[in-house]
Amino acid sequence: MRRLIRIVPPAVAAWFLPYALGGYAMHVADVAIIFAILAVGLGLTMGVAGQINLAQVAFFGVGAYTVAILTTGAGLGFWTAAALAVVAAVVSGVLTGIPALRMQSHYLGIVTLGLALAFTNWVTNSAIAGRAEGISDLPVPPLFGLDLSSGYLFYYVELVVLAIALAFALFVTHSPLGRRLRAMRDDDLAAGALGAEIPLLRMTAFVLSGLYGGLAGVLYAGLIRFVAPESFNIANMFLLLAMVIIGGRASILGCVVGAVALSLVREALLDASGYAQLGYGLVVVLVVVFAPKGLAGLPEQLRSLLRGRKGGSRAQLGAFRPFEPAPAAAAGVALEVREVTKRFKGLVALDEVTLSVPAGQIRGIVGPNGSGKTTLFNVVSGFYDATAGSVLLGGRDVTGMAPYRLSQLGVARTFQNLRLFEDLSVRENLLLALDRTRTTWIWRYPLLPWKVVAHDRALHRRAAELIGRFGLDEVADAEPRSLPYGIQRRIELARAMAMSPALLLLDEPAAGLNGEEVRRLAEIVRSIRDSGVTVVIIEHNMGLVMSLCDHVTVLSSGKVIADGAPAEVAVHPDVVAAYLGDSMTAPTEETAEAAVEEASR
Ligand SMILES: Nc1ncnc2c1ncn2[C@@H]1O[C@H](COP(=O)(O)OP(=O)(O)OP(=O)(O)O)[C@@H](O)[C@H]1O
Repeated sequence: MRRLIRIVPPAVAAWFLPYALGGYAMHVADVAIIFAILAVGLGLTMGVAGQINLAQVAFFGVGAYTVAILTTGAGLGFWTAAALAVVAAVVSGVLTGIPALRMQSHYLGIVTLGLALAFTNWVTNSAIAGRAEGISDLPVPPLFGLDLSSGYLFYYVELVVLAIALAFALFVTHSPLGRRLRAMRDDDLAAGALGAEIPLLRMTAFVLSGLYGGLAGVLYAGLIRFVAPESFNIANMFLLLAMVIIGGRASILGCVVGAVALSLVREALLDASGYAQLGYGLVVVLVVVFAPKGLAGLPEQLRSLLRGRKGGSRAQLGAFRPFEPAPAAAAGVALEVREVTKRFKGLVALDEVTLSVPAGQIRGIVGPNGSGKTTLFNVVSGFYDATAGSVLLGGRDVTGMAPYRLSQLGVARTFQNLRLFEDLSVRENLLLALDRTRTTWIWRYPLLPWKVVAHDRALHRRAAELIGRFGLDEVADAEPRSLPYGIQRRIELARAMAMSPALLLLDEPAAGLNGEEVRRLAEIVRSIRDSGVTVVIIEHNMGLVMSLCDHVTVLSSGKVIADGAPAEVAVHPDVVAAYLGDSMTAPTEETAEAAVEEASR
């Protein structure tokens, strides 16, 4: 009902707008809608997926020029040419996306800017594109006998396309795909570790960009019926960027508002166009500094300012509800690391490390700072390629596999410096990890959207269950950054378990926790192990290691120096020697005995 109230008034206003406008104003509205569609495409790529794309104006041009060339040169009908134009723009999106597989941020910006310039250069110099004069006399699009040469009637065609484009963009943003795109934007490494296929997601972002650019190009060709290089130049790309940044790049509706607002400002400044670029630049800088989420983010910014004045979060963790124990003890070897060496230029971080973790065990990995523990996790979870040696999961060689492949094979991990997605709520962090579908599943978005909705509902039900189990009800809809450290650690653990892993790698899960929180952590990890998951844990808290782990491996300078039961390892002379001079507390016979006693209780 609330959604309807939000949608109906603007839709009715948009429908009746032509009755209030004169001929020229109607034309301005028609152009504003085209920019709105372009801005939505750019918002999806840059705002939602975080891919810097300065070639959107080129996709727009590919759409418009393809229609122009195919209708005037090849004699095709308008709508056939339009369909081919959208395909051509999507193909341009795919080609532009290829560099994004290798580079990101400003490098990607430079490459896409180069491609956009190459496009304008090409149309300016190519005979088929009419050189600098462009192509004129495009046919009027035929539509059930309506006269679409009238800006008034064409407005309704545009409005329908905008409504569909907007609905699809909102659907994508609020679906599992949108969550993955946003997670990739926030932290592509952590998203990869949760199973997001980063290369495919980056490509998807550029395909969407091409699609929206192509649609806008077709409408432009139908409206103006004339194409020339200056409509697709870099000045227009910057205008488009300003629309998205001012409106709010991560908000699709914000992009539409930004596009409409700047289209109007552009008209108002037509006589002072020399200063207009300067004005846009200034406003963009102000927005980036004072309202990084643009106009769309202002209400939230004000709310959080008020909340900030009232004091920080006092959220409390609820009790953890243990997992159902596995019916039978796990068998076989869960993880085998065979003679793994990892070199960073001259530094040998791992030196022929060999270890074998039986299924259903809690294995501790300890060692002084810099001994290679995290590097070992990074190799096992696919973040680093081993220089030599191999890694086997349940007997299968997985050496060199990408993190998302390993995640699909049942490896989940947490990070030493928490890597929660800060712009996603706690619930969304869990939903992301619960979604085990492959990215190739996305063909369902345009073809079977109701299946996507049903899938998302099922994910929400499972997320609610997990939130309850980990005692996160009170913080479920908060952003992780607003929460105390202890809660964030619990969320990361819940997120890792949302992946239903077979092997869980915990990198210093007790760092920053107080005594009571460490005790609760031990309880949770034991329950995880009892549910049939193999756990490997890097930890500096020796009390926890001794009481929790079934078996401990000690690393020093990248080598395994001891491997055995906690009490044996603690008194191993090499271990004692390795810890001498290290800032952390070495295990002692007393801590070992006390811990073994506690474990047996
Ligand atoms: N990406 C990298 N590039 C260069 N050197 C690295 C890289 N990652 C780790 N190292 C080096 O490898 C060695 C092992 O580091 P690692 O982080 O694995 O140790 P650690 O045992 O986890 O230490 P800590 O207990 O402090 O977390 C260190 O000397 C570190 O500087």
